[in-house]
Amino acid sequence: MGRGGSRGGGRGGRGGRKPFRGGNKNNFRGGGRDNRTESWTDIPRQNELFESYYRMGGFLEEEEFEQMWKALATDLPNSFRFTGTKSDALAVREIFKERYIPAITAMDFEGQPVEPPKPVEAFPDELVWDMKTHKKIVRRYAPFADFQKFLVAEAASGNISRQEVVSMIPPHFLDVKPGMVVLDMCAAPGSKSAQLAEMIHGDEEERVQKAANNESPNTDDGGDYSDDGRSTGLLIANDTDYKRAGMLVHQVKRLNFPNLIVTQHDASIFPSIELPSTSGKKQYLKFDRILADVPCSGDGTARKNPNVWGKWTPKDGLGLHNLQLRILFRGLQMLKKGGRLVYSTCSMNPTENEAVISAAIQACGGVTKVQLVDCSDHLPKLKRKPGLTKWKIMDTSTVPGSNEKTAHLFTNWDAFVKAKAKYEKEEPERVFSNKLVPEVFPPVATSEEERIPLERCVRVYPHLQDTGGFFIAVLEKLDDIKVGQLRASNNEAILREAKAESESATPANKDEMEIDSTEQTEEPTPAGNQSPLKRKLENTEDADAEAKRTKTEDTPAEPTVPKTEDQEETPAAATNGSTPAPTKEVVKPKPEQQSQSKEFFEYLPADDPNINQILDFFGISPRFPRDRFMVKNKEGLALNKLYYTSALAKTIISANKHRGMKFIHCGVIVFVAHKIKDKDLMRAPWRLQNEGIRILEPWANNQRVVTCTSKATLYKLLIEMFPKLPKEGGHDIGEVGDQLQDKEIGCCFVRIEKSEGEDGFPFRMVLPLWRHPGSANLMVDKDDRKAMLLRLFNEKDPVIKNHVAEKAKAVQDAKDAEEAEEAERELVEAKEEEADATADAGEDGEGAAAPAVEQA
Ligand SMILES: C[S@@+](CC[C@H](N)C(=O)[O-])C[C@H]1O[C@@H](n2cnc3c(N)ncnc32)[C@H](O)[C@@H]1O
Repeated sequence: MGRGGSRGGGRGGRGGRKPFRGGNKNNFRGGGRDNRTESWTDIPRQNELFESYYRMGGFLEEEEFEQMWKALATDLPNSFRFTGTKSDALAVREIFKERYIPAITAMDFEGQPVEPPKPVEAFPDELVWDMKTHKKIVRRYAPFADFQKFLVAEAASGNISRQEVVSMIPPHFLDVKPGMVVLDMCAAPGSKSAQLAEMIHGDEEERVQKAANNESPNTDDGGDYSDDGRSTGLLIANDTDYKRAGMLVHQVKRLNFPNLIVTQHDASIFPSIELPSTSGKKQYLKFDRILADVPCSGDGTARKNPNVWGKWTPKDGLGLHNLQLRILFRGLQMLKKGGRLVYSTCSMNPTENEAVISAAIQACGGVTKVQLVDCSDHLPKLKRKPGLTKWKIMDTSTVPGSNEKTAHLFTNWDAFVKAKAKYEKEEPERVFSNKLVPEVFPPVATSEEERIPLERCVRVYPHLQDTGGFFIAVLEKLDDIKVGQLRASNNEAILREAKAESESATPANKDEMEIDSTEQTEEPTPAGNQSPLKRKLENTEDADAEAKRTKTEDTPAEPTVPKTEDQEETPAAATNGSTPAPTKEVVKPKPEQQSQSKEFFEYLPADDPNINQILDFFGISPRFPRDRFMVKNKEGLALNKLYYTSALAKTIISANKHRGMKFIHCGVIVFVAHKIKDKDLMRAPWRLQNEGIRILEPWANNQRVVTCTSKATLYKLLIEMFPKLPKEGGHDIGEVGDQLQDKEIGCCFVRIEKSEGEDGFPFRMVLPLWRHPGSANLMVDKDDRKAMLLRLFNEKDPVIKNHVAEKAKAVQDAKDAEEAEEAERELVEAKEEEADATADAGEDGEGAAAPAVEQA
């Protein structure tokens, strides 16, 4: 039955609809470009359709809804996370606490004391912090300058990740152990990938250190350390978007993690990864853990994303449901039996959340195949709400030519079908969005055993702990999933909708919109919300909201990718009638769907003479694997850079690079060819690289290692680029200089152990240094030097001396001065010639002087 008086029992034309009042004219800006020039703080944080859906959809009790809505309209706190190995992260956190918290606490802003950053209670070890002061103020207000400099330097060094609090939750729920094989299906820009990589890495350096010293790694964290303490795990981080995949590579490169591969594929048809097999039967990689942080409408990001307020429509969520379902289903296919998948969105819309979870579980064969995990014991201090078991769906309809758009709320598919049938009789010209499919409604279980416990999903609302809105569900695969075919309706709906949208584009500026609650429900709508709403709108061009983090149509066609194993093993006809199938709607390739430029990943043989010469020069133990070095040129030659990857990364790259897989990044640079004049003096003209130095260092004997034990020495090495180090005679670089006296020309490891006290080092460091015939140089670039000087010595604007560059500049300046003098001389001569020529011309009547002056 129609609810309350909304549509009324009998309706004629548009009778029964009441005005949608009190709207802000800037709402429903429609699609197209966001050309606003107001600052974010000036943008009205109102959108009545958005508000009506969340108010009337029955998601929160009225009082709590008000709190949530109020929080959603305020600025998001500024949050960040200390990253890396736990001991390094804790050390940087301590520096931050000692140096910046007191300074910020003493500050005023516009006459008010500034609230200092506080640890976010939901996360362990005080590694996650937030502060109320908006990041724009921190960036621009002078008293924050030191703190801002610290944040920027540490973020660039990878010790801090400036990440939204809610976005840090999914990796925690995934429960990753160091040896696990993990897939991040939609990974760009990569903040969660970084967390996952940290988890796979675990405390690898300490374990390797022990293994190299022939001690047992002695850990009970459940990891597999059969590879001399190294993590045998792997992270594959994937994103389909060309530009965002580029950002992802940039982000993950800083992790210097050899157990990581970046791919660029549509996650809903992610290719199966072949493994070498001795049995003759094809074997494919299955994942222990998968993160599906899918593209979504992003309405939970309204606190930081102004577009949500301007452009929210119910179509955003409805249009993404199918893509989200297909990505999740593909993820579940690729999961190991007993493996865990976390599905997450930054949307609060059940269409994109509970509806996707229930449709995927049903598509897999129900709760005996895939179960929703109760994760109340994960991040127990995280304030959360249970997943929804009932919800309403909003859809819109239009009458072509009338500039009118009506919004409707339905509680189930039947209500929608009936309402539509009624409209077809009474107002046949009315067109519905065609995005609605049965799967977006709450599932109806025929028995308690079949019921999907959607309340186990996790909803984080903005008011609970002052964050954005977020949704997380943890799924465990209990049994193998048979492959079938998606109900075609989902995909046809998208196609039909795309067509309908292009055919019935509404003219801008004159539109009407109504909300009509057509439903079959026992719950009455709260009295205050029963009126159907209608309003005149400005600028209602109905295009995609920019707030969408992706569009349905963005699904790229990938004709060249290898088939999924299931496609290979199972004929398409073998169907259980429920498997999501790919949409075929994409015709036009867009720039963002292009591939990253082709990278070559060629491994050098274990007996490569270059590798053996280099490792011997650096005194690397024969226990260090020699068959995992890679080069990135087609010919597979050790020309310029040598990369190291984990064993599993090598296996996967080698077995799949010719199968059409788009690998766009793998490997950590460990050695770079050193092209300088004193090459003849060296046995190994290769230098260690900051990125990969910690992979090698535990395995190095003392041949090329020097230890730095005093802060004064490190300071000298950082502040000066080529401190003098004559073979005989004095130097100014303490114990490091003394040890270097005996070392032959070339690169060395500088080892700095963690130590207590005033002159101690807060964490362990290993840095590359080049020993020249008359000087030494830490091979750390200027920005990293500055970051280290700030972190360790609180030097805010250090001037880094470089006497070699100064000398070169002096030589160049002298040369320039000489050239300038020469030019001056020529000019004078030319002028004299000109004067002579003019004088001559005066005598014989010819003007021949001008060119001579020009030449000068
Ligand atoms: C919510 S964002 C991911 C954020 C990321 N997990 C992080 O923490 O930094 C969703 C991502 O999905 C990507 N995407 C959209 N459609 C996709 C598809 N079919 N396959 C894989 N990635 C897709 C988008 O490019 C976008 O980067």
